Amino acid sequence: MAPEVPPSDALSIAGSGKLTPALGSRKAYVTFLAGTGDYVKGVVGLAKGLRKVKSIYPLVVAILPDVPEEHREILRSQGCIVKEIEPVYPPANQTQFAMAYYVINYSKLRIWNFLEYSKMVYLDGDIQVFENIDHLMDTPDGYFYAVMDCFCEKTWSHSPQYAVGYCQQCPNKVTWPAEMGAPPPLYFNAGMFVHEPSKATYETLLETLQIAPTTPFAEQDFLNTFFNSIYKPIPPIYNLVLAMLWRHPENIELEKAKVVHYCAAGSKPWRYTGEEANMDREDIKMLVKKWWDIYEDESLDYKPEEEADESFSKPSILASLLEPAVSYVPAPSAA
Ligand SMILES: O=c1ccn([C@@H]2O[C@H](COP(=O)(O)OP(=O)(O)O)[C@@H](O)[C@H]2O)c(=O)[nH]1
Ligand SMILES: OC[C@H]1O[C@H](O[C@@H]2[C@@H](O)[C@H](O)[C@@H](O)[C@H](O)[C@@H]2O)[C@H](O)[C@@H](O)[C@H]1O
Ligand SMILES: [Mn+2]
Repeated sequence: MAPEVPPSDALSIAGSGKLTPALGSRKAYVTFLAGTGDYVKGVVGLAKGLRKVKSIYPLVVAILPDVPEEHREILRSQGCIVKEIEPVYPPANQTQFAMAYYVINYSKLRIWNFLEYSKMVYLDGDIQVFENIDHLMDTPDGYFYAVMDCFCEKTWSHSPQYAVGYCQQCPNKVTWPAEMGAPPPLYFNAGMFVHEPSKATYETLLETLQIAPTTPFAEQDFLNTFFNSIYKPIPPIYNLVLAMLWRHPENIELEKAKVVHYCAAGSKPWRYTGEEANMDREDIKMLVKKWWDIYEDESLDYKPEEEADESFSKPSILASLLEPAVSYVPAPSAA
């Protein structure tokens, strides 16, 4: 079993919560898009998936300048809020990033400067949301919520964990050698996290980046170090890193996964061929089809007229404006 994840009371919010409409709420989902390639399909799929689960929050897309106007228009036509950001580069370095393109992922740091929002859930463009996770927007402030990663894939072959066969997902299977000091601190996958934009945090992030060593998992390593003291692990149902299916099946209940992260090599649905390792698994084929079913579902396309009507006439929203706070079923506890 995974190490005892401290019960994240954040996810078992008692009935004090209320259904707060997105109208004017300073909360949103945010993703990141760079380049002229096909990740735009991932973002369109994410936008449609959030609509399918009836999220009440918008999807902001932080785009680098190289994203073509045609792709920007596609995103706007799907109801996304498109915000161009300047790239963020790490200091000059000789680092062998686990994937060469990871260097662009430092630009994710710009989302801490989206000060019109007080709370955001970041989702990679290769993520799909299959069940509503809006309750994450109501987690107590002051923590960095994310799901623990796995160290078993070859992408970790540079690391001491991989060298000794240690993984935080099963810390008792191969225990951390005492002669190597304390085991590594809990480490999250940076494809999904809950964060609070703040000028102070943003400026400290950028300043710290310029003096921090660059490492193979680029901004993911950097964010893990930066937020280590307030990192609060949340259950894998909020970011199913696909490798968990074959590396730690004992920690996964696939049917309960609310969020699936297509990060394993060969698993990006819009590029899927089934040829890479593990890509011929029945669960992978099922998850790729689930992604395509949403992507190709025209009923999930953004319809401004319908959304405008809905947002003002939706009984639940009007009710919450007119009636005392409606408590909602607490999210499943982390335990
Ligand atoms: O060419 C690219 C590469 C990455 N990304 C964005 O950066 C995120 C992180 O990259 P990726 O998901 O490929 O990393 P992984 O989670 O697979 O390691 C992607 O999900 C996209 O949102 C992008 O827009 N264009
Ligand atoms: O730039 C570094 C990236 O690092 C992470 O991806 C990795 C990581 O999860 C490894 O543990 C897996 O082995 C690997 O497959 C996967 O690609 C994030 O998903 C991504 O958003 C981004 O931060
Ligand atoms: Mn990803």
